Amino acid sequence: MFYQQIGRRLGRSTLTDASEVPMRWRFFTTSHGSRPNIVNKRSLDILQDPWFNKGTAFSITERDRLDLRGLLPPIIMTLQQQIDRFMFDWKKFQVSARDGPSDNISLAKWRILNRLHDRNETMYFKILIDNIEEYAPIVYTPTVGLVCQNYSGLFRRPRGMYFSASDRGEMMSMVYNWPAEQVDMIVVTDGSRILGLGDLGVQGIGIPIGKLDLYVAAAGINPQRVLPVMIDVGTNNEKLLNDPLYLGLQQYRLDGEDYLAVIDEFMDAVFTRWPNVIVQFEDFQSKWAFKLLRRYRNSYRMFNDDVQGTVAMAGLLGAVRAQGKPVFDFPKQKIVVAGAGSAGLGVVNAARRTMAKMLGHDESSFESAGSQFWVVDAEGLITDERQDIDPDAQPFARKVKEMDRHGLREGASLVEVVKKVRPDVLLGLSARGGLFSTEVLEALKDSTSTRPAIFAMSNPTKNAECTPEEAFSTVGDQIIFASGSPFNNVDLGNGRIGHCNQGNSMYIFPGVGLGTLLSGARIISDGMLQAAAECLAAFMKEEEVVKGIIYPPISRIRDITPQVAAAVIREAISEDLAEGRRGMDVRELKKLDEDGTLSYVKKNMWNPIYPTLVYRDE
Ligand SMILES: NC(=O)C1=CN([C@@H]2O[C@H](COP(=O)(O)OP(=O)(O)OC[C@H]3O[C@@H](n4cnc5c(N)ncnc54)[C@H](O)[C@@H]3O)[C@@H](O)[C@H]2O)C=CC1
Ligand SMILES: CC(=O)C(=O)O
Ligand SMILES: [Mg+2]
Repeated sequence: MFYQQIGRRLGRSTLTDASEVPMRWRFFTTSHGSRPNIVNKRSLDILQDPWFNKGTAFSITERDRLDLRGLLPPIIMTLQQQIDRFMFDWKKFQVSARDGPSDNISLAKWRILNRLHDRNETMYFKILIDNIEEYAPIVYTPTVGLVCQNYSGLFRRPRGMYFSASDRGEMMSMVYNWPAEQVDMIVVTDGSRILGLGDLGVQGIGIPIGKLDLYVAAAGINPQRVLPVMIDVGTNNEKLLNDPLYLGLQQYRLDGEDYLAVIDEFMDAVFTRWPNVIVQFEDFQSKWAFKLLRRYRNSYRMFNDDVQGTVAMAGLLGAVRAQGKPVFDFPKQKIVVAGAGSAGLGVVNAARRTMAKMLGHDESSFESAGSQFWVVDAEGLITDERQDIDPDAQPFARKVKEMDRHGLREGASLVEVVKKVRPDVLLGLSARGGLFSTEVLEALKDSTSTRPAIFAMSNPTKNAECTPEEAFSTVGDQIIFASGSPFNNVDLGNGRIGHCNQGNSMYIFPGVGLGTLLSGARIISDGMLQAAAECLAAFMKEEEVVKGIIYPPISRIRDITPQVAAAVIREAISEDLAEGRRGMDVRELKKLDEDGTLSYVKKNMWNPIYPTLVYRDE
């Protein structure tokens, strides 16, 4: 009877036994209503076993029975939906591969690396470390952005944990589904602002995975002790809400107290299981980024490198030196910032603090430092006339009366601001590709600086405010240029090179994590982040800086990161935040001089070497 039904669906009336049933239907006939398989595995072991793995098709009861809750994206799919997802990705790849755009080459490279990551972590990280210049743009920006945009299609084997709005009340037990007894580093996102690509919902998991790859490659954090986390509170991205193949919760984002309750529960769960863990918040939309930082930073070991302005700070100091001035001239720099989201405001906050420190560290220094910044957002120059101003932008709103004297007003356009201010630095954290148009760059030619600096910091590549070619060809050969995603240097002719620096937080966060871990600091202070930024700035030699090289090449990331970590440790000690850790209590830590601190750091970095394995029958 059953085979006859299938026969009818296949348009044949004579199908009578199982041998005639095509494979895809046989699966259905044998599994439907039959006895369950006994498995002697649970948790990740089952996901890694191709015989038993069903991926996103595990039901909620199975996920609970087999300790799988949190190890998969929240959606439950049927086999057919899984096949549709696979086929969609397959066809898209086929079509694009024929057309040959470079995006697909980088995605294909990502797939190859990802499969290696799933098979053999030691080999994966050895390859990544030894070829970081070639592979960082694949596992990190820009390709990671493309990976997140296509994640529902690319997803194969899960990596990391997923906590969703439907897991409220369950997180404390779910966290024990993660197999590692010790976790040192968590990178968490809620997917609400992935690079400059906006709300990508659950697909944002690619970012914590990519950042943690750099923690291992640059800082030597043990890959068995890192945990990428996605907190899925829904998405406001209409395309994803209507996409039948999307892997996340198809509901609008939680907001207000409901949202905070989920994040609170997550923080409570992970710090209960791993009290010494460090949590890096990543790519949270500006609406929540500062609020969450303020909420947790005094009670948990956490930070948010996106909004604490460190990497740009290091570049700003480098730019002063490249202009041939002493670094203490930094408080005289006129800085126009395009973008008043958490990244832009994070930079102006950090830069203002640094200027104030150089000027004397008192309230009046802080006040006067504020007048070095002009912040422009989508509505133009921010002044005290702005209606409903974001409280975090308020301290940087220019006084309209003062602006009048410069011929500027509330909402003045970026080009007007650049024309009137004639800044030393034009910094873009707007997520708007091409924002530094020819007109804006032309205006920068009148900068009062002999070497104006252009920071096109938005990621990924297509979101950069301008390309280095545009900057050098319009403003002139003498400029300093940095971008968030990698670009090639520019050939200026006659053997001269226009250096394109990569100004990316990857030079900071791995060292902050490693330094915090090895110092056992209770919390992560502004001073520790400032120490990291100053260490990065000082890393560059005078002869490099005069050539316009203000950030190291990525090939040196594993040299610079231990130094950043050592600077973080020493600052944690000086602020009395260090509590030491197993094998190095705080008294011993305090006895180390600079070199001793650096060798302590290096000794504690994981290296990709195969360990000898021994089997023991318990
Ligand atoms: N290079 C690096 O290490 C880092 C780069 N970023 C990048 O910074 C960018 C911004 O991040 P968030 O602040 O979180 O984003 P956001 O979306 O919160 O802020 C964007 C800001 O740009 C402004 N904006 C939009 N259009 C504009 C226009 N036409 N003119 C002037 N301003 C305009 C918006 O009003 C808003 O203030 C992202 O692309 C991100 O990838 C973030 C952190 C580190
Ligand atoms: C680099 C980075 O963290 C960002 O673009 O958000
Ligand atoms: Mg980020």
